[in-house]
Amino acid sequence: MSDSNDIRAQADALCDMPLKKLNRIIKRQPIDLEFQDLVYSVRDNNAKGGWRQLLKGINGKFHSGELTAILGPSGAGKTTLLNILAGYVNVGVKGSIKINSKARNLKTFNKISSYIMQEDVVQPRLTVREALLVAAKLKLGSVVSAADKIGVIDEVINLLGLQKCSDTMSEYLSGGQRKRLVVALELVNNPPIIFLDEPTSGLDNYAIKQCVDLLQKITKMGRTVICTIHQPPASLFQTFDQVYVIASGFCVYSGSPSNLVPFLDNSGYKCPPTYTPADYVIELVHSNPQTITGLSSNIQNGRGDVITKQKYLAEPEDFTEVYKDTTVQNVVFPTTFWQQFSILLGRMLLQMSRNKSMLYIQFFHHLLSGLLLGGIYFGVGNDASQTIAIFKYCICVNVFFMYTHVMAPVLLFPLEVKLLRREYFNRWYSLKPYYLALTVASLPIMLLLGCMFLTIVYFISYQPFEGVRFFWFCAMGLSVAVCSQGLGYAIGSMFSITNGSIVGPSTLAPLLALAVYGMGYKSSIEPLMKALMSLSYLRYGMVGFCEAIFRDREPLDCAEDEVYCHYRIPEILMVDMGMANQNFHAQLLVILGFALFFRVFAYVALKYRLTSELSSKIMHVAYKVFRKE
Ligand SMILES: Nc1ncnc2c1ncn2[C@@H]1O[C@H](COP(=O)(O)OP(=O)(O)OP(=O)(O)O)[C@@H](O)[C@H]1O
Repeated sequence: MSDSNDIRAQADALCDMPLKKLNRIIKRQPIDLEFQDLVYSVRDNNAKGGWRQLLKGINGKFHSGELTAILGPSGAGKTTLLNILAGYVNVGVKGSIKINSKARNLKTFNKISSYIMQEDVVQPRLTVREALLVAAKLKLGSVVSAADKIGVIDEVINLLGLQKCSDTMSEYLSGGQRKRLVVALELVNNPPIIFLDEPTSGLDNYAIKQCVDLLQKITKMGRTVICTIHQPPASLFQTFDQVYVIASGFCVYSGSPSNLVPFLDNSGYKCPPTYTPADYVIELVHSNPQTITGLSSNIQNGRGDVITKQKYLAEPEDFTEVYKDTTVQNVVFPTTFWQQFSILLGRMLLQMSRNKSMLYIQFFHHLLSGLLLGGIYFGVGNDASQTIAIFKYCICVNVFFMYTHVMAPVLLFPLEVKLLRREYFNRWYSLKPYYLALTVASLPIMLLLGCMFLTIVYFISYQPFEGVRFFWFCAMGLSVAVCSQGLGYAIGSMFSITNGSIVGPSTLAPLLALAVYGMGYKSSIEPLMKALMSLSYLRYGMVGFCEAIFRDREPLDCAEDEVYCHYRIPEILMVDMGMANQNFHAQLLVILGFALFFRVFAYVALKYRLTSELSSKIMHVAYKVFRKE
């Protein structure tokens, strides 16, 4: 209730507010977007020829200074069309897309357009103002002074009616506020063309009106705003400048909202007075698919606009002007690699420090696990009758680092990928500095808590008071942690949380089995198994921990009443466990090699996941290769 009052109050304030131009923001050229004979096909084994056309030769023109709504029944192809127009999907697309009558140059277009996807995820532990500041730093670069960046943020906050929640953490924003924040984040660099996929989904009618009013305001500053919308409320339908209706991949109407009813009338379909035109056309094409062909041919599949008024605020200029814009000209990103790295690292560390529950959970997990493990193996360190127990203790320490650091990114990273997708596609930063910042940001907590755990288990279990031995024991533990985290990121980059939570443990189980395979069988391990074992980084961890604890040890203490202490000399155990003559430093180096491999693999997987063009291209090539075979 209070939330809806809040929305209402903000909306009233917004209506009273004079329309502000984003005066401090770099001026951009107006953009007209035109597409002709757009066909998009996807692989479908059930379809004729093995391909299914999702868009069937559609045409259209969206103007600057106009708010265009793409309407249609569910599954009509609205998101598909928006993905293609925004440049998010390119492979499998035929036809032409023009910007101000010139063929679209995707690289330049990506720099000047913004795509707000349906998932309106935001950085949870930043206030609205902080989130905007990060966006401004990344998107405006050092060309714009710090004072002007603050000015831009204030203007955007006012424009989008976010004043009252400007100091609220993003995770506590209402659905409508979150959507406005996502729009605000993309507005800071004043993109001349903005795509929004279902910006009104999940909002009540009042919030939808507020959202559409906002889009109108943005549009009237000369931008081209194109959004998909499921079924606009009757009161809002007329507020769009242009509606573009698609059904089953065909365009069945393109033009001003007021002309939809006469168009349907002329095509032989009378809109009953009890219906809104949008509801009627959607129901018509849904209930009677034959109408699609007739309507589509009457509108020439989008070629014949039915527009009564054309009210551009600014005449679109030649697209070559856009290249003269200093922020676009030959600049890949407005900020350098290291600027991006430091801004992103700062954002990650700030959010981590605010995630108190996560910090407490991690702290107590390490503390309690250390006390438990230390307690189980209390005082075994120099006891010759407990050499096997010390060996099991090494396995436990290895397993602790493996599970702790693999499973956390497997479960958490997929959420981060959703956030990353929008920012990366809208060219806030490149993936390399992001990935480096991600790696560096996780290190302090990992190293600190890892050392705490290792100290507890080392000393409670009475391992030798030798600085060098303790150092190598810690080095091995932290290396296994870094390596496991890399594996976790690799899995988290490739799979959703659901799939990752299955893939993670199913990857770890064989790795663990291979790590301990053959222990107690001396040299009787088959060559194939030896080769497989060499693929398990945990095996190197196992050997490394045993080496750190057992190598160059004085004979262990044997109880006076003990007649024979078989493993008094730990090297005998190492021989029995198939770990004789191993080099500790070699184990450490191999683990670090695995860590590097997993990190690079995770980076490539992430790039593949984020770049739909790259993934589609690979799928296309793979399909062609297999088809030939
Ligand atoms: N990559 C793909 N492979 C196969 N089919 C796809 C692919 N992408 C989309 N489709 C199919 O294309 C059709 C159009 O999908 P799209 O998401 O564009 O619909 P939409 O109009 O946005 O629907 P909604 O309003 O429900 O979001 C759907 O039937 C969908 O299943």
